[in-house]
Amino acid sequence: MPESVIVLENLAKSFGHTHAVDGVTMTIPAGEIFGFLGANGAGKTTTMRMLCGLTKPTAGHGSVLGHDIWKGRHAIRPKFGYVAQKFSLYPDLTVLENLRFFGSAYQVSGQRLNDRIETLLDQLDLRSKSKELAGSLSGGMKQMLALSCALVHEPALLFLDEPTSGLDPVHRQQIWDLLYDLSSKGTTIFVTTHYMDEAERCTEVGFLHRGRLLAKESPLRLKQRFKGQLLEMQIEPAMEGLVRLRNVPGILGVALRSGRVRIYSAESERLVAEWQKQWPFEGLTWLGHSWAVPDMEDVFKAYSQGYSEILETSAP
Ligand SMILES: Nc1ncnc2c1ncn2[C@@H]1O[C@H](COP(=O)(O)OP(=O)(O)OP(=O)(O)O)[C@@H](O)[C@H]1O
Repeated sequence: MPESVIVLENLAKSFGHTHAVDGVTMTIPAGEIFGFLGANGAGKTTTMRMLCGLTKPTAGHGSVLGHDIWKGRHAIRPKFGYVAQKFSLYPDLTVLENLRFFGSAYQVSGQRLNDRIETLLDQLDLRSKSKELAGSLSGGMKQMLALSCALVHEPALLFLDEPTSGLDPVHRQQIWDLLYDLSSKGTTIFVTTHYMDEAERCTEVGFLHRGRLLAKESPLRLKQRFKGQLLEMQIEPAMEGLVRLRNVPGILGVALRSGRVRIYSAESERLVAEWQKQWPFEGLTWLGHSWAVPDMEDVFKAYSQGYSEILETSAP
C-alpha cells in the first residue's frame, strides 16, 4: 500500500452560520490524481485552502505529508505547489522573471533553477512567451504560467483549483499529459474540476455536496454504483418532450443529449412497456429509444441531485 499523503478526519470549516466544509474524512495515497467534484459553493476551495494551511479548520484534523495542516503549515508549504483559481502571479514581471521569482521563493537556484525553467518552458508551451509580461498573456497562457511556477521546485504534492477552466482543448490535453507524467513519477495531485471528462481522467474522484463527502472512489467504481435504467428517447419535438416527461411520476430527471431525451429513472423498463401499449403524450412523436451506459455526468447528477433510488450507497 502506498503511504497516505493526505489524511482528513472530520475536517470542518464554518463561516458564521455557513458550514462550508462539514466533517470530511478521507485519505489520499501517494501518486494519486484525486479529482474533487462538487457544485458551486460545495466547499472544494475551502477544503483545499485548509490543506494548504491558508485557512484554519474550525473542527476536525488533517495532515499533509505527515504534518498537521494548521500547526505544521510552515513545514508543509515548501513541499507542495498550489495553483489558485484566481491569477496570482506578478503581472508586471515577464514569464521568465516570474519563474525566477518563484524559484528563489522556493529556494531553487543556480543550475538547478536554469534546468527547471528550460524544462517548464517547453513542457508548458511558454518558450515563445518567455519575455512577455505575465499580465499581457491570454487567460490560457496565464494558467500555463501559474502551473509552471507551482512546479518550479518539483513538489511532492500539487493542488490545482480548476486549472484548465477557460483553456482550449489542446492546452487542456497538454496539462493532463503533464499531470500523468508527474503522477507516474510519484507526485500526488489534488485537483478540483467542473469538467466531467476531466473527472474521468482522475484515478479517484470525491463528490462533495454542501460540505459533505458523498462518495470517493475510482471513476469506474462510481459508474458501477449507478443502478438507474438510463433511457434515451428520440422524440419530436424533442424540447417539448423533455419538458413534459420531466413531470411523469417515476422519472427523476430528464436531459437533452445529442438531440435525444435522456431519462433518469429506477423504472424506465416499466415505463417503456407501458408506453408501448399506450403512448399517452398527444402531440409528441416517439421515433425510437435505446439504453445508455452511465458516464460521470450521470453519476455526478445522481449524487448532487440526491437520486438515491438509483445509486448503490457507498462509504467514502
Ligand atoms: N471567506 C469566506 N467568508 C464567508 N463565506 C465563505 C468564505 N469562503 C467561502 N465561503 C462560503 O463557503 C461555501 C463554500 O465555498 P467554496 O468556495 O469552498 O466552494 P467551491 O466548491 O470551491 O465553489 P466553486 O466551485 O464555485 O469554486 C460557500 O457558501 C461560500 O460562500
